[in-house]
Amino acid sequence: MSYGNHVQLKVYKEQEQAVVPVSYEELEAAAKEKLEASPYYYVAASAGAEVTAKSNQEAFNQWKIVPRMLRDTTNRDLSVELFGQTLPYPVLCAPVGVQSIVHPEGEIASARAAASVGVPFISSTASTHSLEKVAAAGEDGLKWFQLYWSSDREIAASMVKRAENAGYRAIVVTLDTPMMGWREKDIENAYLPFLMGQGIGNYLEDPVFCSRLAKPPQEDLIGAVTQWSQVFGNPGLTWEDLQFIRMQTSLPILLKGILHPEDAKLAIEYGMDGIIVSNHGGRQVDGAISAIEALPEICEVVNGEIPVLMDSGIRRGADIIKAVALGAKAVLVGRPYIYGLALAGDAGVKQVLRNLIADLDLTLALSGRTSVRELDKSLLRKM
Ligand SMILES: Cc1cc2nc3c(=O)[nH]c(=O)nc-3n(C[C@H](O)[C@H](O)[C@H](O)COP(=O)(O)O)c2cc1C
Ligand SMILES: O=C(O)C(=O)c1ccccc1
Repeated sequence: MSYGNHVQLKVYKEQEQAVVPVSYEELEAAAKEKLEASPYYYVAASAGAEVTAKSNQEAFNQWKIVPRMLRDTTNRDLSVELFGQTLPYPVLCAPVGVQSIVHPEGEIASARAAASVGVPFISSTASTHSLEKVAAAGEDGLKWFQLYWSSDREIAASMVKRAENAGYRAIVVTLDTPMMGWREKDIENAYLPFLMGQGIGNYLEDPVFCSRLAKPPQEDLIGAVTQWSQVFGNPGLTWEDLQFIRMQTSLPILLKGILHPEDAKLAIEYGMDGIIVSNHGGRQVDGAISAIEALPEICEVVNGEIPVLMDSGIRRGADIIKAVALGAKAVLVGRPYIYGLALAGDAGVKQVLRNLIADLDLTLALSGRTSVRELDKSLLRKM
């Protein structure tokens, strides 16, 4: 029996204990059914008319896979090298804050599930649980830390130091969210999780953040939340400021939220180690270019100098194949694993990730390829 059939059998077997739907659309519908409206829409909705969010998925359809035949795909290798580490698959869990709004265990469950599948977990600054607890839950799995660069740079420095001490292996600096985008559903629902003290747990355990408070958070949560809202974002940042973060750590630094090729060039110029092409899942600038449309031009200017990753709209194996063929080293997944978490905690996250990886593996083989490293534009036609 070929390896392909073996993968299929395993997936079919797992369905006997299915805890989440297999299709992304049904997964989202099931999460909608289960969650209260406000947290559901906080996750699912995007900025403005959601044109960018929709095009993140639709733009993948402009690219068609043209499979090759008779190429012995018995043995396949999905692994990729990044910053001296081998990832078993070109897939990471995107940083997602406030995960306790969908499940009490939040990031703890997600990090545990990701580690068990071999998928690196990127922990958000805005996590419900402290970055130390998330790191412990992720056990020996690979972890990166995502930094929201506070307007108080000593807080940013403290977060980076804590992450380094807790065993995170890279810092992802998110650039596209110095403030929240125009998210109509959240405005209608008057819902911002962190304003209710949800999701600032990681800040509340930061010694520098706490030193800025007049009273300890246990005595004055409102005061802590007010302070958080003042320091969360920093619209004043410029390229020159990146030097400050560089001086805090020897870990690789990636910039997340790059969409313009000129910014990709600047990232290299300013000594960054990687970039993540992303429009934040359409949650920030409605009308922005979709991530998969932005990717080829960016990979062209980067020309292999630093790794380019991408996120926003990855839903199935074929999406990953297309992103990698267009030059991404790996992709990040956001909402799919959050819906898995909402429905079934760590078991849900695990199943969503395993399904995605099995789909990737089968689609690779059926396209006539044996390694994600051999994927290039020759696999695709633009229609
Ligand atoms: C509920 C939610 C919270 C998010 N929180 C963060 C965050 O704290 N930091 C960050 O860099 N990106 C955050 N993102 C963006 C994701 O990292 C990622 O860019 C996006 O979800 C990818 O798109 P996808 O959901 O279509 O896969 C968040 C996304 C969602 C849906
Ligand atoms: O909602 C988001 O997209 C996001 O990035 C975020 C920012 C701060 C706290 C929680 C999530």
